[in-house]
Amino acid sequence: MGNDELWQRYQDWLYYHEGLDLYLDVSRMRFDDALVEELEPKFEKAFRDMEELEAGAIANPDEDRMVGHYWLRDPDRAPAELREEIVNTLSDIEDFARRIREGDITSPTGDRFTDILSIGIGGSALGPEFVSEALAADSPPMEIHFIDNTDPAGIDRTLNRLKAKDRLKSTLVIVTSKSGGTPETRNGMLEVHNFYDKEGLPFPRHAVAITVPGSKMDELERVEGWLAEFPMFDWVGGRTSEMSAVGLLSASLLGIDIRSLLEGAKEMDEATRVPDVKRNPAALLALAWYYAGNGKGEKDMVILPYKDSLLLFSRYLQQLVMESLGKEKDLDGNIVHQGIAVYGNKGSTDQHAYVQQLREGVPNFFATFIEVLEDRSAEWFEQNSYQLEVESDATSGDFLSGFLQGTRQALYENGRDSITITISQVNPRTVGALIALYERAVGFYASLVNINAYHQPGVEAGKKAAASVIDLQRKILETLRNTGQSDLTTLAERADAAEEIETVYKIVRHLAANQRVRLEGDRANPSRLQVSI
Ligand SMILES: O=P(O)(O)OC[C@H]1O[C@](O)(CO)[C@@H](O)[C@@H]1O
Repeated sequence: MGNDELWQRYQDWLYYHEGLDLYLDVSRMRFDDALVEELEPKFEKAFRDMEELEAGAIANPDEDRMVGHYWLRDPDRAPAELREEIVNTLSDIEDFARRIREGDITSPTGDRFTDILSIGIGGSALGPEFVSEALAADSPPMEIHFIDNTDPAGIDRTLNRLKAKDRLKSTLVIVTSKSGGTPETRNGMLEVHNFYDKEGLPFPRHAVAITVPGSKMDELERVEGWLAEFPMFDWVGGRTSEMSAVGLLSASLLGIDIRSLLEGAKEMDEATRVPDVKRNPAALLALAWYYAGNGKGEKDMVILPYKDSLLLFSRYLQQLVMESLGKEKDLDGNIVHQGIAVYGNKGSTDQHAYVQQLREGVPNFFATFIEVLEDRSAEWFEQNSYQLEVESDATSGDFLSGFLQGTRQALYENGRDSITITISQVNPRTVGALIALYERAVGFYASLVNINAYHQPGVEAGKKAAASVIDLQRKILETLRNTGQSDLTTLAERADAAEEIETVYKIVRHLAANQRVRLEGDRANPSRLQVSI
């Protein structure tokens, strides 16, 4: 296609939202009118599905749940019985955050809380991590740290860094788990609790819980008398919970304007209710994704924000897209192995990592550029008038923009598709809008390919498998205590795990590395190893 045709295609398919000052350009996705026509009936169903979802239908049939993340930013759309709790939770969050920031609520030593330690995983971490990286000021009212894994060394490093700065006594610990039982989060909470106990600091007076009422963590919070608790709702999925207490509490504590975040999301929601593909940005994204992967995820989604502060958007989208769309069965029970793989970090940095392969290598992807027009913050321009020219008539921001345009063009010329989303600046409204845009696009795409976007059965399988390894480990240790030293094969037999001898070997090797058992013999011949406690 020549430049004139491309310019015409750009204009024909350009979506512009005036209120949000947001552009969506799908012109470099080479779908044709025939596909748009073919998908028309599927989109009509997708629009109907979405309307029913927002009206309170059981849109997550596998878990018999409603899907209500859109209600978080527009409570009037929620079923009447839910509205009050949504509104009250938001004002409770704002009130608590204000009292913490103003020193009305202090730590047990009377110190103002200076730091937030957020313990959570998946949707209970990725949203807060993305939003704090994107929106926290250069010198925010509080510093935030994350424990989002059950890695003892990672937990120790975070705690030791806080201790080294004498900040433990002024740290607010937010433990977030919708289910209240996720092992990684439970482990992180117990490790931090233990560390505080050893430091002689009363953990409960530092701790805040965000969980579904009645969960194990809710029970613990009540028994131990934690500082506060905020509810999670069962009709909000983890990967769509940024606009609930999961994301709003830490954002508010960081001084981020959460009302703008919600407003941006609400404004995008209104835009993505329009039942017309060409006038609906989320439908345009779903169309582009369907075209790129032939409705089967045949191409990966590479997320390339040309803005440092949006670095974690791709990690956030990995869960939102892949945990929603990566499903073995469709809604009719057919085996479909659906999904779209997501990766990326930021431009232009990634041009010095993997863009070489994008430009010339295996064409198994489509790129999504995120362009931010303003090179620096509004505050910067209030204090500065002159930007450094790194070359005549060129600033570093011009180079960033040039790299985006150049990479988009270089990819297109070599037959690689891309989408470009353009916003004026990274602020709570535009971040809220981006989150809402992708939440809706995932929902539309799921309808197009007839899957449930709102459950995660595969993760349960992993959780069960992990639990069985831990159970086997207990049997191994009990066996060793009762029978003393034994070779690996005999140990496996005595632990009724002869069929899982490799797992037994992996367990004892890990235990030995952590001084829990002794392993003697030739490591290259594991079956003859002698194991003892
Ligand atoms: O908030 P919870 O219940 O601890 O779950 C954490 C994460 O684990 C999952 O349930 C499975 O990955 C996610 O959907 C969720 O965000």
